[in-house]
Amino acid sequence: LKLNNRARRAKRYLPANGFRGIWLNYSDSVWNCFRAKSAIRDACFGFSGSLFTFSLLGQWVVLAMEKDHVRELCNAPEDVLSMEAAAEELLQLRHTVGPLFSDELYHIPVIRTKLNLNLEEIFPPLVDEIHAAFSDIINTQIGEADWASIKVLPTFSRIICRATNRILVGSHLCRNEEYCKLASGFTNDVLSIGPVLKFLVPKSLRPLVGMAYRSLFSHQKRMEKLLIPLIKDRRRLRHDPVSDIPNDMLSWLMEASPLHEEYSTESLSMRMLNVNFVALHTTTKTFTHAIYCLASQPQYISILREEVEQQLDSGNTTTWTREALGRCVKLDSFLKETLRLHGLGAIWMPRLAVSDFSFSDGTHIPPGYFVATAATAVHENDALYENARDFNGLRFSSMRKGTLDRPETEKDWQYRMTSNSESYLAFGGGRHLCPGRFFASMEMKCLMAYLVLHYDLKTLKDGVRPPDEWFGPTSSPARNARVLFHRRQDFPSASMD
Ligand code: HEM
Repeated sequence: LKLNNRARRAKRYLPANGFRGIWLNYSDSVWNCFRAKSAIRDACFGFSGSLFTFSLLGQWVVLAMEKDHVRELCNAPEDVLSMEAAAEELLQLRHTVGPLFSDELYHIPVIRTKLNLNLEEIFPPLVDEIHAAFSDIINTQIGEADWASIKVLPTFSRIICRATNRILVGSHLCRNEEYCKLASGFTNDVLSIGPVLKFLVPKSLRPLVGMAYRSLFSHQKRMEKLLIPLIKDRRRLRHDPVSDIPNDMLSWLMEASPLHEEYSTESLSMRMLNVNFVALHTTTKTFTHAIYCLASQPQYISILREEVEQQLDSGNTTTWTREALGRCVKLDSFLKETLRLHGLGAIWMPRLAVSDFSFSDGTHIPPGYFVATAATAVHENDALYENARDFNGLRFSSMRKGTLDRPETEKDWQYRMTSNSESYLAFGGGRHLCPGRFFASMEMKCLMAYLVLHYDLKTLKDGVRPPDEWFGPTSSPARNARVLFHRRQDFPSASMD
C-alpha cells in the first residue's frame, strides 16, 4: 500500500516509467533490478530528458539527465537534498558501522587540503610502492610463464590497497596482510550488508541486527588495534622538535584535531576506515575496467607505451615526476573514457529530499523522495558525445590538441580526467564533488604507465572484453575474469625484480 501511495504521489508530479497499479508496479520494480541500465536509458530518452520517477525494489527515485536539472541537483543545499541522509538510508551506516562513521567527517577537509597540496611530495613513495607491489603481486603470479592468466579484480584490489595505503599509513602497515585484508574487505562488507538491512530487516530490528553485525566483524576495533602503535609513535614525534613526522594521511588527520585536543584512537581509526571506504573500491573498479578495455583493444598498448616512453624514463622509476606524468595526455584520455563508459553504476549522486525542493522548471520534490542523476544515460547521450556508446580512448586527448603548449587554458582543463561538468559526472559535482579525484587520477596514471612499460596484455578470447556485471543500478567489472599478462623481456627493470 505504501508503495502504491508513493506511486500515486509520484504519478501526480512526474511521469513514471513502467506499469501503474500495485502488483504490476511491484513486479516492474523488481524487474527493473535486472535491467536497470537499459530501462533507465530507455526511460530517459522516452521522456525526452525531462525528470521522471523510476522504481527499484519498492524505492521511488526521481532521475535527472538534462543539464539544468543535473546542475540544480548538484548545487542543492545539503539541508534540502541530502547526500548524507541518502547514504545513511541506502547503506544503513549508523547500524552497520556505528554513528561515529558518519558523524565526524574531518577527513573530507583533510583530503581537500592536505592530500591535494602534498601530491608532489607523495608522488615518489607512491611510485615506489607501485613498483614493489607489481613485483610482489604480479611477477610472482607470472613466474617463468610466457603468458600468465591473472584474475584482474582481486589482484589489482591488492595492488591498489597497498599503493593507496602507502600514502595513508606508510610503508610498514601498507604491506601488512592483516591490515590490507581489513582495509579492502571493509567496503565490500558494508556495501553488501547495508541493502540486506534496508530491504529485509524491519526498522525496529535494525539496531539489534546492526549491533550483532558490528560485534561480529568489529572493523573499527581491528583497525584501532593496528593503528595504535603508529598513533602512539606519531604522538611522541609531535612533541619532539627535531624528528620528522611522516607525511601521510594519519599524520594529517592527527594534525586536524582542534588546538590542545587530540582525536581519540577510536575516532582516528574510524576516519581511516572511511578514507579507505571512499578511496579503494572506486579506484580498483575503475582501474580494472581500464585493464579490460586495454587488453581487449591492444592497439592502445603501443599508443600509450610510446607516449609514456617519451615522457618518463622507462628504465628507472625513481626519476619519474608528477609533472612529466601530467604530460601523458593520451593516458589521461584513456582513463577518462573508461570512466565515462564504465562508471560505478547507472544512478549516481543519490540525494534524499529532507525538505521541499523545486527545480527551476517548477517540478516539486516533496520530502522523502530520492533524487539522483541518470549518469550512464548522460554519458551515453549522442547529443553530448559523438558515437557515445563506442569506446574511443583518444576522444579527450584529441579535444585537447592544440592546447598542450598552453596547458593552463580552460579548454585543456575541461578535457582532463579530473574535470567535471553536467555532461561528465564520473566524480560527481557541486558541493560533494570528489575531493580525492586528483590523487585517484595520479595513482591510476602511474599504475597504467607502469603497466604498459613492463607488460603486454591480451584477453583470453582475442578482442572480447569481459562484460560488466550489474546488480540493480550498480555495476562492477567482471569479478572473476582473467587477462593474459606477459613480461616484456626487452625491458630491464621488469626482469630485474
Ligand atoms: C576512480 C576513483 C574515484 C571515483 C570514480 C570517485 C567518485 C566519487 C563520486 C561520484 C563522488 C560524489 C558522490 C556524490 O555526490 O554522491 C565522490 C565523493 C567522494 N570521494 Fe571519490 N571517487 C574516487 C576516488 C576517491 C579517492 C581516491 C578518495 C580519497 C582519497 C575519494 C574521496 C571522496 C570523498 C571524501 C567523497 C565525499 C565528498 C563529500 O561528501 O563532500 N574518492 N567520489
